[in-house]
Amino acid sequence: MTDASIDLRDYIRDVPDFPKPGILFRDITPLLKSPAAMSAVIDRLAAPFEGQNIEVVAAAEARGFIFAAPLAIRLNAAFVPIRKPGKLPFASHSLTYELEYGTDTVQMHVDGVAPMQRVLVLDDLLATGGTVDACCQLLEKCDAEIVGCAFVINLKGLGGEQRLKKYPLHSLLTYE
Ligand SMILES: O=P(O)(O)OC[C@H]1O[C@H](OP(=O)(O)OP(=O)(O)O)[C@H](O)[C@@H]1O
Ligand SMILES: Nc1ncnc2[nH]cnc12
Repeated sequence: MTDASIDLRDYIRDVPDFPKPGILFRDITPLLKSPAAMSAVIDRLAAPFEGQNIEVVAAAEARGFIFAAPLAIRLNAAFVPIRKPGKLPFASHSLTYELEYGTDTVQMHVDGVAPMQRVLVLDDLLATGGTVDACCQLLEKCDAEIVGCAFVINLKGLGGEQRLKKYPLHSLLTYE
C-alpha cells in the first residue's frame, strides 16, 4: 500500500466508556500493529517540519514516546523524554500543573535541551492540551524555542487548540 492510499482513520479503534462512562477512547493499538500505517504517520508528522532545523523532538510518556523517537530519527534530531516524577536518573527540572481535580508534575533532565534549541513537541493525542502545555512550559524553563506541536489525533472541542494557541499546531486526524 502506498503512503497516500492509507487512511489513518482505519487504524484507530473507538472504545466507548473507557476509562470511564461517557469517554470515547481513541485506541491507537491497531495503528501500532501496521508498519505501513506507522511509516505513513511518521512521514506525515515530519512533512511540515522538514527543513525547519528541528534540533530536538520532545514528548511525554508513555504514548508520546512511541511516535517521538522515530520522528526524531526522521528529522535528524535528538529525542528528549519528559517523564512522570521520580523516573529520571539525572538532575531534572520539574513543572507542576493544574488538572481538573488536583495537580500533576512532569520532569526533564536539566541537560535535555540547551537555550535557544529548536524543539518540536509531539504527542499521540490532543484533548485538553494540559499535557503538551506542561511540556512546553517545562521546555521554556530551559529557554528552548518551541517551533511547533504535532499530534496524530486532535480531539476538537476539548480546548486543546485554544490552550496551545501560541504555538503552530499540526495534527493528522481530527475528530469533532
Ligand atoms: O490533552 P490532554 O488532556 O493532556 O490529553 C492528552 C494526553 O492524554 C493521554 O495520555 P495519558 O495521560 O492517558 O498517559 P499515557 O500516554 O501514559 O497513556 C495522551 O497520550 C496525551 O498525552
Ligand atoms: N478520548 C481519548 N482517547 C484516547 N486517549 C485520550 N487521552 C485523553 N482523552 C483521550
